[in-house]
Amino acid sequence: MAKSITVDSLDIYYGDFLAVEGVTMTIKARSVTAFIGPSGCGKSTFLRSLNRMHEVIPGARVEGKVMVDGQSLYDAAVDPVAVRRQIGMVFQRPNPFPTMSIYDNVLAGNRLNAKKMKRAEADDIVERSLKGANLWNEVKDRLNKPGMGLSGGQQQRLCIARAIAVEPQVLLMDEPCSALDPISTSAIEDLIHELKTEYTIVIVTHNMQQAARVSDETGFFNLKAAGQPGHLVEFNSTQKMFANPDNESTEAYISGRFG
Ligand SMILES: Nc1ncnc2c1ncn2[C@@H]1O[C@H](COP(=O)(O)OP(=O)(O)OP(=O)(O)O)[C@@H](O)[C@H]1O
Repeated sequence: MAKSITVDSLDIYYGDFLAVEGVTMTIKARSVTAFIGPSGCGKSTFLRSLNRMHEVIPGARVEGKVMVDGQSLYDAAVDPVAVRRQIGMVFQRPNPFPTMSIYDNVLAGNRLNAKKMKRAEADDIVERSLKGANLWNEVKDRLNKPGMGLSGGQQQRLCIARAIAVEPQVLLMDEPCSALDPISTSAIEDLIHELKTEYTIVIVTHNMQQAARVSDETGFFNLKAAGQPGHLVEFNSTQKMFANPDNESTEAYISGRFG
C-alpha cells in the first residue's frame, strides 16, 4: 500500500512568484520524512505539491516531476481528486466537521467517494480507523456524539482516523501537533511511529526535537535571501542531519543559530 515519491527538479509557483525552486528528493515508502526550515521557506507549499493541493489556489502551478511509485502525479490523464484520496493530508489545526458525529466524521471521505455502504461495512471502517488512530478506546461508547466535543488532541486523532479511513498510500501532515499540548503531541508522535509500518508519512514541523524523534529522514529547506525562492539545502538520514550534517547552514539552523 505505501508508496515512494520521487521528486525531480520541482519548481513551485504562485502566479509569477517562484516560491520553491529545484527540489529533488526521494521519499521512501513506509518511513517518516520530516521537513524543517525557517518560516516562509516553502515547506508547506512543497508538501501541498505532493498531493496536488497546491493547484487548488488560483494561478498556482508546478514545473518538474513528481513520481509516485513510478507514475507521474501531474500527468494530464491523472485525476487530482483520485490523487488526494491516495495521498491524504492532516492539517495544523484539527478540523473535524462541526455538525457531524464522531462516527460520521470518520466516514466523511468514504461517503464522498463511494457508492452506498452497508451499515456493517461502515461500522468496520469506523472501528478499524479509530483503532488505527489510537482513539477507539476513548470514543467507542460515544460514537454518535459530536466530533467537536473531543479535546484538541482527540480531534486531531479523529482527523487522522478520517484520513486513514479511505486507505491512502501516503499521509502528509502539516505541523499536526502545533495546536496541541505536550501529552497530545506525544500521543500523535507515538501514532506516527505506528502508522509508518503501513503508510509513507511526510511531516512538516517547526519542532526540531519532534523531527529528531519521529522521522527517518529529514529535509532542511531555506531561503538564500529574503524574497528569493525556498530551496532544499540538505536531505539526509535524520540521525546524520542532527549529529553531523553535511551543510553548514543545516548545522546553524539545527543548533538554533538562526530561524
Ligand atoms: N496562497 C499563496 N499565495 C501566494 N503566495 C503564497 C501563498 N502561500 C504561501 N505563499 C508564499 O510562498 C512562500 C512559502 O510559503 P510556505 O507557507 O510554503 O512556507 P513555510 O516554510 O511552510 O512557512 P511556515 O513555516 O511559516 O509555515 C512564502 O513566501 C509565502 O508568502
